[in-house]
Amino acid sequence: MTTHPTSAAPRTETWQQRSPAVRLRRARLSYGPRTLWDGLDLDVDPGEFLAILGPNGSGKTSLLRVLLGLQPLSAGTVEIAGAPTHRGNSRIGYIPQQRALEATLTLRGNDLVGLGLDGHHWGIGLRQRSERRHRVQRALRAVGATGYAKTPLGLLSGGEQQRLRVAQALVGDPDVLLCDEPLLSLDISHQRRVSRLIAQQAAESQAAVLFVTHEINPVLPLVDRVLYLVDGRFRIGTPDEVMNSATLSELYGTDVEVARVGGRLVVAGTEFDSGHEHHVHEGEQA
Ligand SMILES: Nc1ncnc2c1ncn2[C@@H]1O[C@H](COP(=O)(O)OP(=O)(O)OP(=O)(O)O)[C@@H](O)[C@H]1O
Repeated sequence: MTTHPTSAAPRTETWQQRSPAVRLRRARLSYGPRTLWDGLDLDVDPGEFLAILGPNGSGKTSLLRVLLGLQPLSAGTVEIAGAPTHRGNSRIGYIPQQRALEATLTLRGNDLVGLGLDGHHWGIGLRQRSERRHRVQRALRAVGATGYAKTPLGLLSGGEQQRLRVAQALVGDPDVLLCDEPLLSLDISHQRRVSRLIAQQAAESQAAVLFVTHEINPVLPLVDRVLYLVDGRFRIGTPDEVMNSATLSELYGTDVEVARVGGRLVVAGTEFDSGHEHHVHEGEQA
């Protein structure tokens, strides 16, 4: 291991100077004969917001599972903050795809959020316990969940549960934030609140955000680059470079029209089902 002359500098400064937050090289993922993606070279910098788009089954969630160390690559390498990734990586905050929690679940919100700190090294002294409590409270406040933090999770609505998952992902101050359609089931005001929180985490803590979504418009102003996966092919670039008729037509292998309407993207192509369109939702504000 290299020794650094500025050993007093925070740990994060050291790796951020050296490495991207996420690095994939010649990455391939196949399940049996089916290859989801191949030759994927991707660096995501600290503080960068990357949207991951693509139709159902194109391998977006699988990519997050690779980064989480839950799914080995078929070829190539993956690093998080300059080191090979592994299960239970405390540098990663993860907001999973929305699933309703068991109606009988008696765990409470503040316990769920506290679990987000369990991969971290906490002492058992009073001061550490109080710091831990303070962090959990702060995360609950940030998502507006203080009022129901002591209610059993099984009694909460899908949107309330989702806000707690966001707090759980943020509480450990992660270097990489993996978000799998985190806005589903949230109303417009909480979509905005959660998007803002995620962007804030990227800006203040220099966390890299990888944000899987079918709906780019709610996050379009926050997005630095897009990774668009379709049927084994992909494109990486700024929203303007990727989200245009020529690029998406080539990627889908069929005519796709992309238009900007009032600052939002509308994507229309004959092969799309509704899940693949970046719809303009009524009542959504810019
Ligand atoms: N462990 C596995 N073994 C075999 N096939 C798998 C496995 N995990 C996922 N798949 C398949 O790989 C494909 C990609 O799945 P993935 O969940 O990554 O897609 P996605 O792009 O996130 O889709 P969606 O938009 O529907 O969430 C799917 O066809 C899925 O059935």
